[in-house]
Amino acid sequence: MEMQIQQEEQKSNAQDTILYTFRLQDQKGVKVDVCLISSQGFNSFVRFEYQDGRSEGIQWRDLLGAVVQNKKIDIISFPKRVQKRMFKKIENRFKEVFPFNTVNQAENVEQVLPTGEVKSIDLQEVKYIIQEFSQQKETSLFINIVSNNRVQKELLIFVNPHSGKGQAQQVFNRVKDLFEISGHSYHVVETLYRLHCFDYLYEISSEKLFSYYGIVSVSGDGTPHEIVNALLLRSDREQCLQMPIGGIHGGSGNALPTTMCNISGEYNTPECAAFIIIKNQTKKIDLIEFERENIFNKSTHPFQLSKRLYSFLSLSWTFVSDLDLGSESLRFLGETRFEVYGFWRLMFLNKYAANILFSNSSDLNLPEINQQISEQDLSKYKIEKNQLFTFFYLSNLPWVSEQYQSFPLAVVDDGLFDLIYLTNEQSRFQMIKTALALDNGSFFDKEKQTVAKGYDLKYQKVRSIRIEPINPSKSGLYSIDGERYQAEPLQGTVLPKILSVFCL
Ligand SMILES: Nc1ncnc2c1ncn2[C@@H]1O[C@H](COP(=O)(O)OP(=O)(O)OP(=O)(O)O)[C@@H](O)[C@H]1O
Repeated sequence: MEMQIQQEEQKSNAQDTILYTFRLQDQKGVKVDVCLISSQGFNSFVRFEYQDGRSEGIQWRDLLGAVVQNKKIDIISFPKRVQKRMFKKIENRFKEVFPFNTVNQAENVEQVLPTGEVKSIDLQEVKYIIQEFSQQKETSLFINIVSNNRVQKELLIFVNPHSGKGQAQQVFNRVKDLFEISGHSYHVVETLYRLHCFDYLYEISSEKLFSYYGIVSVSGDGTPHEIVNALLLRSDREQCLQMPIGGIHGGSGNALPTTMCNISGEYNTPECAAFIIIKNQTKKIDLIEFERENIFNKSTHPFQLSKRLYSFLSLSWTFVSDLDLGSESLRFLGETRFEVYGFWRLMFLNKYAANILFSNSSDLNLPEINQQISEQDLSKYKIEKNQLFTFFYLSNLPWVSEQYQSFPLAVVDDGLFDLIYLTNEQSRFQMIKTALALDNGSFFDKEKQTVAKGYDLKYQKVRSIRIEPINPSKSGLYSIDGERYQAEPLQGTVLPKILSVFCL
């Protein structure tokens, strides 16, 4: 009996609430009620109820927006589809258009109120409400926005023509109408030189910056690296950290959009990355704050003068940074450059001597980089003293590039970065085996959350780390978020859940 009551209760909770109903006419002249519906669990959708008895619907998640032209309104959904073209299978989101006219070619649309009364409403208003509806997950929020404050959502979008194979502008052209359909306006800045994106965001007034709703980069990972650093080095950084950032695949690595697509359960495409941004849902992820001992003192640039440096993605050194940065001249090959150059690098392996210490404890705080760590604290760190490193990789994101899920155990908001490394103590065979498993991180046992059997890889979750190359001038380069930095004494502490990113 109790069970039956519970079931009844669940049933009534699951009832749909019709929020808005507009009366339109389809292409054949059949009247249709377009109902914006919220069901339990904020799972909204649009239902088309035709007067000839048919009905169909669009899930909230798939609803893109609406376009109005000459008393006609197209309601557009953007569902996931798998298309077969020749021998290729294409997995992406594709637009589906539901075209409607106003009833009797009227200027306005009929809104059917819950009481059954009919109210006249402007077509542009209908478009606006559908666009808002496509973005608001919570019904209460949706109702507020429709009735009260209308904030124009303008995005600041950086397009880096230098990224990857130089295709970022073409990629942006592929997705820009998605922003328009969903009611987002945008201001595009094409980056003209190295660090242009940093300069733009570092110098812009607070008033102008916060007039934007979020910041997007159509690029690789170097441009979001500049975005993050510019925002965190500004005096108004606390407010900056409220601004979500998003990436769309325009470079060769694209770890940021790849990770966000995967976490959001989307296909890994520029269309899906843009779709995530359009949906206006956000998540806070970790960053690492590095402190450098030496700054690039010949420069007057604020970024190169800063002792603080922020990373959302990774720091690689030894084999991995050699691979990432040494293969720059093969950029025209796209992502294949890593495979081609990797084989060559494995044959001529660099080994760099360093002292490294790290900890996953949140109770330990590193002193300034040029200061000694107290004896008492030192004993609490894991230390690798005077070791020859052949492989060293620290990452926050599971996907370090589009094809490489090298850190399947990394969690973007656990307050920890994942560190893997090998020293001279491990055999060259182990080194090759590890390098060959970088694409899918199969050196990890995902179930046991440890290093897989047969691998001699060192793995630690890290909250703070100090790296001291013994001979910095002969220690190659660090690749931080894919950007080159001289390998020099450096220490970092994770800032948990601090960066807002677009994510479903
Ligand atoms: N017009 C430009 N000319 C030269 N360099 C530029 C220009 N615009 C931006 N840059 C620089 O391009 C560098 C690389 O950018 P980005 O990381 O976005 O692309 P990528 O290196 O191809 O991608 P990935 O990091 O994913 O491999 C950044 O350091 C940025 O400062």
